[in-house]
Amino acid sequence: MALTRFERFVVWVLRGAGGMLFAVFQLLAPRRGSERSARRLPPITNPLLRVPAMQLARMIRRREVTSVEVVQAYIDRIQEINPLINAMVKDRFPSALQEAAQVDKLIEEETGGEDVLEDRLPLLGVPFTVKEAFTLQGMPNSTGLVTRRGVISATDAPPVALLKRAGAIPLGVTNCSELCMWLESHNHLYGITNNPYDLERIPGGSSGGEGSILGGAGSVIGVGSDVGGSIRIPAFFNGVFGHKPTSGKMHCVVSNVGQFPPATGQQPGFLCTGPMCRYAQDLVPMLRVMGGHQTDRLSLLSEVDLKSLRFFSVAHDGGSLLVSPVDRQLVLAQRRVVERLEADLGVEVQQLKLPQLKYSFQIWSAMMGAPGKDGKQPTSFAELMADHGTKVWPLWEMAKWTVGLSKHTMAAIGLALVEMFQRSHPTEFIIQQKESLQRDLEELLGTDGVLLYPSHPQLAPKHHHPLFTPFNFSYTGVFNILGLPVTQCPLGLSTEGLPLGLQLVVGKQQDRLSLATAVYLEKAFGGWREPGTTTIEAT
Ligand SMILES: CCCCCCCC/C=C\CCCCCCCC(N)=O
Repeated sequence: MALTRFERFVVWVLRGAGGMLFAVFQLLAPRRGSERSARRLPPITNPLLRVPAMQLARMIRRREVTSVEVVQAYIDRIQEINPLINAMVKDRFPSALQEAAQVDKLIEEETGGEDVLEDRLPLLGVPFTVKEAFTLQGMPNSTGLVTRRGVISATDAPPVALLKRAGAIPLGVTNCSELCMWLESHNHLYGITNNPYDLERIPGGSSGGEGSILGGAGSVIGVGSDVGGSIRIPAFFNGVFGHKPTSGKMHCVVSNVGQFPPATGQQPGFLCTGPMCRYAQDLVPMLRVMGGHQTDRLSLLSEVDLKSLRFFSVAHDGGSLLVSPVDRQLVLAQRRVVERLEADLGVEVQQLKLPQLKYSFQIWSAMMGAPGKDGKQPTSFAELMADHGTKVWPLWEMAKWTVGLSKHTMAAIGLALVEMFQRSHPTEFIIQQKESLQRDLEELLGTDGVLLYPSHPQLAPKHHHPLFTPFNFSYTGVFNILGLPVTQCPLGLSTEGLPLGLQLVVGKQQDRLSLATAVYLEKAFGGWREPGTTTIEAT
């Protein structure tokens, strides 16, 4: 049996207490809505901001536009929107403009023709942004820890270096959750990041700065990381694409080196670095650049015949007591995808239930806390908060927080507190659930299956609300533990003008299937929409 009667009772008590706390929070929360939600992102005026990255690269190579013009267009947009969204936390605009001028000079002098440049430097002259948790030479790398203020990267993380080597130009680094472990991108070093579709709402986490700047058209491609949904949740909440590649110690596609905090215990098998972008066609080229030769085994360039694929749809996690029910607009959006696939491709989408998904949170948290093959426990969250000092004391931090003296967010303190009660080894029951889910999904998906699954049970929540629904991320987290590749795909906007979306899950090393499905769904549902100016379709 999964939960004893007593455990179920504890869950209900916790939910009741959470509900009451939420009611008090709602009563006391400052009413700044009128001012903040009335403010909207200014419309896009420069058409260069609506061009996919690979197309920009082609235009730059062909001298239809200069790299300086493109980089300047993005700098102007960031300067316009960042005061509203607080997504970019440190820029390198003067250096980016200098590098763009060098690119234009190189193209001017190149005699080998366009093909030579395309082959050697596929992203030549195209700007990109990087989550601050990655090292980017000369930029801060604090991951939201006040004690890491002043840590400046001397080198580039391998995926960042590969993007630079492909000719892309970094514009700066973007905000994330404290230690990359929350749904909201908030910390006491850089403050809170807002969702470009509604400034009162969260952009998600932990790559929330990336999600927000991409959604707001302040960037076209960016680098994120994901150990529980940190690429997919912000991609979903900000209406852009994101891909968590195949993971696992044997299968890692994009290097995880050069990010803080490093993964320990079994976590290196769950953590993924991957692309985030506004246009689906940029996913494959970005992944190929970021993964280098590791992507050869994914056959990313081979043609995918969508009509020959098998599609499955799972509507929800089977009713976990800890997780919110799936929003009706998301249910409808998923249904529309099923109808469209059946009508356009002539396939039959099979509706399924996977009962083990009910234990997604327990599977994720047990495996994240499990010792590695060497028997060593992963570094505790409380130790990470102290940045390799001793440890923070969660109760003491909580007391300091109540009087405004803690350097940590409530979410980080809460996580350190919960960790104190966590078992050091997963229970037999949870291991069984995980293994049976892994078996069922691998059998089901094989080398030609695509599973449609909600990205998150709710649309982008209001700021701080995830404190009352902390387990909702398990819709994404479970796939990190299973090592399956997942593409996050936008599906238009809700009645409130918030992004709708869906996860596309495929078998290990079959990344090309979900990536190709995302390109199809972008055509069918319109992909990324400009915040504030789009027609709303959900009913
Ligand atoms: C103050 C409330 C704290 C309650 C904590 C309840 C436990 C929830 C556990 C973990 C939440 C982690 C959220 C992770 C989100 C994505 C992480 C990632 N880097 O991919």
